[in-house]
Amino acid sequence: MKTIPFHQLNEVEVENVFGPERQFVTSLVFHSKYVSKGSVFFSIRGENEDGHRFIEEAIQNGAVAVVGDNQAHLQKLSLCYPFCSFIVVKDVRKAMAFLAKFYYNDVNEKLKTIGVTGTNGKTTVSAYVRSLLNLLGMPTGLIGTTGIWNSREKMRYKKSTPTTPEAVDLHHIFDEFDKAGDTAASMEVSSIALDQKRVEGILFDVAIHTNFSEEHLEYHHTLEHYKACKLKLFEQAKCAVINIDDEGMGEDILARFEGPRLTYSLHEDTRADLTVRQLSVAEDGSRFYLTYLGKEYSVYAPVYGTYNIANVLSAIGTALLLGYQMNQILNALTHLQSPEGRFQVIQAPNHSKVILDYAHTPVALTRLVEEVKKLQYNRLIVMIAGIGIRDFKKMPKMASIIEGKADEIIVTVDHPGYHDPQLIVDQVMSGFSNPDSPNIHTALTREEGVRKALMLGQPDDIILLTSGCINNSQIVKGKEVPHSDEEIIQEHYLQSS
Ligand SMILES: CC(=O)N[C@H]1[C@@H](OP(=O)(O)OP(=O)(O)OC[C@H]2O[C@@H](n3ccc(=O)[nH]c3=O)[C@H](O)[C@@H]2O)O[C@H](CO)[C@@H](O)[C@@H]1O[C@H](C)C(=O)N[C@@H](C)C(=O)N[C@H](CCC(=O)O)C(=O)O
Ligand SMILES: Nc1ncnc2c1ncn2[C@@H]1O[C@H](COP(=O)(O)OP(=O)(O)OP(=O)(O)O)[C@@H](O)[C@H]1O
Repeated sequence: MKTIPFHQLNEVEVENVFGPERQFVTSLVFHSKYVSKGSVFFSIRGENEDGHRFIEEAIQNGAVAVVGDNQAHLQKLSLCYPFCSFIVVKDVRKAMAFLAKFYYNDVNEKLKTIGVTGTNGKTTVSAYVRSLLNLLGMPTGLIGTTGIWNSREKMRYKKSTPTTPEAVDLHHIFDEFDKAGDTAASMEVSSIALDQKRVEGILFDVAIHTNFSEEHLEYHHTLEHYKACKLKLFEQAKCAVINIDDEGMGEDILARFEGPRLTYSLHEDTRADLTVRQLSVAEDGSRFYLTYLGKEYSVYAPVYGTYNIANVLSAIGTALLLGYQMNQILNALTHLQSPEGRFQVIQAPNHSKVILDYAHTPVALTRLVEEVKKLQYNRLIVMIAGIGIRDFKKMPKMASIIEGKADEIIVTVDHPGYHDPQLIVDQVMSGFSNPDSPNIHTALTREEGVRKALMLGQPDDIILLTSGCINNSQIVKGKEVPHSDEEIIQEHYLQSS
């Protein structure tokens, strides 16, 4: 609860206020249905709706202030609702970010903030950073695809938020972290969030770049726009950790970022600050020699997969930039915790092994399969999925990547949204050179796909279930339908035992 003097907030860039110049406010809300007594309602123009259409509903629900960009409309409404403040701004999303920051007393500045961007690895890196900083004694929360976690546990925040929450939620979460005694926040910063100014006004202590490849064209339309959005993160960061092996964006950041920075590379003969020699990746963890400032260190990390070593390097770089010593960091690293659903191994009672991995881009799937093929197994069974709420063009690519690399392939659907699941499966299938192969199976729901994959599994097989769930649910016709691969797996083996 706080009094907001709208005109006095420079960064909100107020153009006009109709009605009271200040209000006693109880919450900040961008959906009319969630407005309660004392809320500020932000009317955002979205993909499907114009938030200005819902102002009167918001006022009926108790809004005391409305922020919008349609001056004529707000002025007209102010005549009907003189007790309500109507704030005209140029950019509603930007205003929302700065009002949220003000409302929560700039709590983000009390925390060390670490923002992770990149096409693949955001969830993994942000979870590694949280785990590593916690082990080093800096209580750190996490915000991302796997939910909201304070330094101790998963929090019951809203039922679901996007990977990078809207600004009003984000600052609320920072406030919750602060109240829980946390002093740092590690978070995924998606390109869409940067475009929609969800993190505007935050100066990150460290910004991390993992890699850049084609993704989210359903939103950005061009790769240039996707990259330009990601680059914005480095305009609002004190320090940066940069993957110079990444040809997609590494050089672009290096050319622009002038603050303290650390670069990393998985190769030894590079100009990176952190380089790797003699990497040996095994199921019980990875070992390698790490060079930093002319010194070589022997490293063990309990993670699997070459790409995860790149992710570990970015967490090490972050801890160094936050002032920790290499020896402290490497000690802590031996207890590093990985996020759920990223190379999550489940040993099945019939001696097959189920691996859950969120790989859902062509690059992630390629790297993942390369790593899985290094393991010992009898047959490899892989389930891939077309994602209805993402770019349809990448679906055939997922098929061509997996063709010839697995003994059995199941093609299914994730988050069909408003699309016909058969259409999605057909899109994926069009990428196979031999779609009629008896080893390629289809399933019109993820649940059916998981069951088919498990049925095919025999002792010593690996069953690799890729792509996956957001918030343990599937998005079907605009609704979240509960779904858990793990529950289906447990049920399957209970029934078959
Ligand atoms: C595609 C996209 O950008 N969607 C965002 C957008 O929704 P929208 O354009 O569909 O909104 P809309 O339905 O047109 O409504 C416009 C406005 O009217 C309001 N409204 C609507 C109906 C109503 O009855 N009352 C009301 O007030 C809505 O709250 C909204 O503010 O505006 C909403 C409100 O600001 C966002 O929450 C929503 O993000 C949704 C949750 C989302 O899933 N976005 C995805 C694309 C996303 O951000 N993904 C990234 C990617 C992560 C990754 O890399 O994996 C992420 O950070 O999660
Ligand atoms: N550094 C990396 N390079 C390439 N692939 C990676 C890397 N890190 C993880 N992956 C692969 O990408 C998958 C998704 O990883 P992660 O969830 O960490 O990425 P993300 O960027 O958060 O994706 P999303 O935002 O869509 O959740 C992993 O399960 C793994 O297969």
